Amino acid sequence: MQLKAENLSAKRGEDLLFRKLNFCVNSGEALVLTGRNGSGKSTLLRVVAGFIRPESGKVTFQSQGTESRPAREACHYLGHRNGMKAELSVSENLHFWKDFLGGFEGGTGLSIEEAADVIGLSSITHLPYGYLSAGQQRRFAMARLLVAYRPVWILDEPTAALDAKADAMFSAMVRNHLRSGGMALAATHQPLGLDNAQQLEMRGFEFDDLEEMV
Ligand SMILES: Nc1ncnc2c1ncn2[C@@H]1O[C@H](COP(=O)(O)OP(=O)(O)OP(=O)(O)O)[C@@H](O)[C@H]1O
Repeated sequence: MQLKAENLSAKRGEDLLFRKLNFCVNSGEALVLTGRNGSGKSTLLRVVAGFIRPESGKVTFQSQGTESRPAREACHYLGHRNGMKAELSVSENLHFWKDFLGGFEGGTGLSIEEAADVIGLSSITHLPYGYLSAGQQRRFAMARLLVAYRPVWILDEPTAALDAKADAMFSAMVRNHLRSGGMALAATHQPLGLDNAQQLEMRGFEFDDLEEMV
């Protein structure tokens, strides 16, 4: 399996935030985006996930023996927001995502109970999501990655506001995903503890000014 970005440029407002990016992530690999606040990490992740149309270029996903397709079809996106309804129970939220996302070739999703067990919160899936602490809510947003299989995990500051134990739990989850052939693209200021991750430094709008000055 391979995720490939070719000649990728994107605008925010009137200006290009990055241009002509090329990168390739293979099965079992992670790409970590670095760069100061506002440098374009979230924007790039949202382009890969299909939420923002690129100005040029494309991102494709290919698995062995199949046609390449838009990368967004192969992605899970865990952004700053948790994507859960406060009024529904945890279990209802996760069932919604499992049914909505459906399957994807090459893997199977866990049951709600199994996923809740992985994140260490199997005893509270009956509670309304809105009752949970911020850290518990974030953990269940992570469980969403497990209930439906997608080979590519797009992670935008996934562990912000988590305690050290939850941090370690999530790193283990990502390492396990990579070991079983998945891929991850992550923007994070806290290291995820991934060995041999590729790094891509985003430079933001100011990089254009610098280029023009030299
Ligand atoms: N709709 C918009 N119109 C104009 N500029 C925007 C818009 N959305 C974002 N920006 C700008 O694009 C730049 C990149 O934002 P982005 O969220 O991708 O950065 P980031 O590297 O993820 O930052 P952080 O580390 O703070 O999360 C920022 O300067 C932001 O102000």
